[in-house]
Amino acid sequence: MLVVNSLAKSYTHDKQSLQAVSFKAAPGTVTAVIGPSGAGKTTLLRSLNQLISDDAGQVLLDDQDLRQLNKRALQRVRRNIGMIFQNYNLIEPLTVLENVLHGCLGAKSMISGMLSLYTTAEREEALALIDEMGLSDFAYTACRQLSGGQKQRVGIARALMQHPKMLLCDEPIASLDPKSATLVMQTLRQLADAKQLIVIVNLHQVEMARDYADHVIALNQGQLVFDGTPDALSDTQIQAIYA
Ligand SMILES: Nc1ncnc2c1ncn2[C@@H]1O[C@H](COP(=O)(O)OP(=O)(O)OP(=O)(O)O)[C@@H](O)[C@H]1O
Repeated sequence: MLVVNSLAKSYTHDKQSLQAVSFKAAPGTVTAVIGPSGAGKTTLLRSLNQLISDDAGQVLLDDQDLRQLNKRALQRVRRNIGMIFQNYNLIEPLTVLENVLHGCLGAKSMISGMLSLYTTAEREEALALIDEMGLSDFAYTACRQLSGGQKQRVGIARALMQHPKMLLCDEPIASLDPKSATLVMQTLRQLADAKQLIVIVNLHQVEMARDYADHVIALNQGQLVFDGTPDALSDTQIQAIYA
């Protein structure tokens, strides 16, 4: 379970990018974070795994407050948190398999990681995930030859190599055509259900939030202005969120 309590962040003294944001997200659910540009969506997502340090509040993942952990303990917990990025963050000249295997680097010794020494079990798991993402024909293809939708599914497979409890997805479909975007959202939905993941996804497309999320939170100028189910999100509320 993810429990966020009164999370606050200011990058500069004159402006709060997150103002006392609180919400909960359960395993097996997709939470969509919506709101206009500059509302604080990326700041919130990056605070959830402490990629940026926030100023106040709590981020409890299974009752453990990530804000209270020392560097080493935080690194351990981060292995349970997968990240999906708008621009995929793949190593383009490397193959799909190599990129997916990079997902287990955090759990390997420095030497094994540097020498890319992977076990047979890790390779088999990576190939199974590539298959699960519908990319088995591309396992040995360089990522630069893939479409955006395929690259994003490589990014998801790489995150799954970490055996995450939680997936943080920062605008994962912003660069994709509608068909690829739908496939990525369907994949995230299925993963939440099948693997009981906590999926948090920043979205610009309210329709996608309505179609795939269990829970929507909306930010405007760093404040939580909506927290509820997609059904409860009326057109009037959407207008107010984006006002
Ligand atoms: N490194 C930074 N230094 C100073 N201000 C920042 C920094 N990063 C973000 N901000 C400010 O914090 C606020 C929230 O930004 P954030 O990127 O979280 O919004 P967002 O909702 O993700 O926007 P977008 O949808 O455009 O990606 C904005 O006003 C932004 O200018």
